[in-house]
Amino acid sequence: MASAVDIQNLVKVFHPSFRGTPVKAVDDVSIQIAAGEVYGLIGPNGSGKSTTMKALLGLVAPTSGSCRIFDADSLEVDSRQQVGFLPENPYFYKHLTGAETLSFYGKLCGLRGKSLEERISELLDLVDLQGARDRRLGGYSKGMLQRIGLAQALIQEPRLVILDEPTAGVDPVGSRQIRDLILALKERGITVFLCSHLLEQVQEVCDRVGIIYKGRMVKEGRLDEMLAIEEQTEVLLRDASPELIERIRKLVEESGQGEFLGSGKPRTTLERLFLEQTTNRDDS
Ligand SMILES: Nc1ncnc2c1ncn2[C@@H]1O[C@H](COP(=O)(O)OP(=O)(O)OP(=O)(O)O)[C@@H](O)[C@H]1O
Repeated sequence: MASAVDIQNLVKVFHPSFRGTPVKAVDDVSIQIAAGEVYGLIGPNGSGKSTTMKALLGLVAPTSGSCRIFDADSLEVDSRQQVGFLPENPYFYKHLTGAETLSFYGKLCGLRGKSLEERISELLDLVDLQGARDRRLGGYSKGMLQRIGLAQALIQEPRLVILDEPTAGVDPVGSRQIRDLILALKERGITVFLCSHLLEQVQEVCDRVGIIYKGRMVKEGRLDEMLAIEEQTEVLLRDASPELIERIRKLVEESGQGEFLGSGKPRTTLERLFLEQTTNRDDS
């Protein structure tokens, strides 16, 4: 079966209009994403993430190399039929309501009548904005705007969704909703290609990750393999007394195999702590 994404040796050089040095934004990057995978591209500002995504979408022409989506060249218009895109800073018409916005994009994709109405309703349910369907986007929060953006990207039932910083400027609760949505897309078999600065979120949703630095892919692989510390093994205990831990330490010592490296309380993350303290609290 064809890869959902096949980027081969992509190079993109931007030439300034007047005198000035050309910028090599992407330097020999190759990425393959299988259908149904969630792939995260991470890297510092200006490392070439957006340019790679734009080349894949056919929005910028490669200087060399090629980009294919489900075996169609990105420079061919047809390749975009299977793709939904949420740009880094999506622009919305503020005077339209949530439902009108989706109707507008649905019509651009050729949807009409009852099937359009059903699709809008299904998407508003999916992104949890049914209650705000008749409110103008001018009054939406940043998190709601990103979710309507995601719904817009899904309007024509794409097989591949490309998300450029989907949680930029969104608070942890909103980010978690978007994370859950990405997982819901994965469950439906939709391929997701995203880039983000929020490493913990990337870690939570992605099957594979690529790290890009100054336009070059410096590391790529399956997340579980990349993060495993091969020579260490973790044992988790509940309510272990100091005596029990001491006995385990001695046992390891006497066995003559391996080494007891230490014990301590696992840490939660600041994000989880924040969510525990701010979600579903009874403030009365
Ligand atoms: N249209 C353009 N013309 C000239 N230079 C550009 C253009 N687009 C991007 N660049 C340059 O290419 C490099 C990579 O930019 P890109 O936006 O792809 O990085 P990024 O990793 O997405 O960054 P960020 O995390 O800040 O969004 C940067 O040096 C940027 O200034």
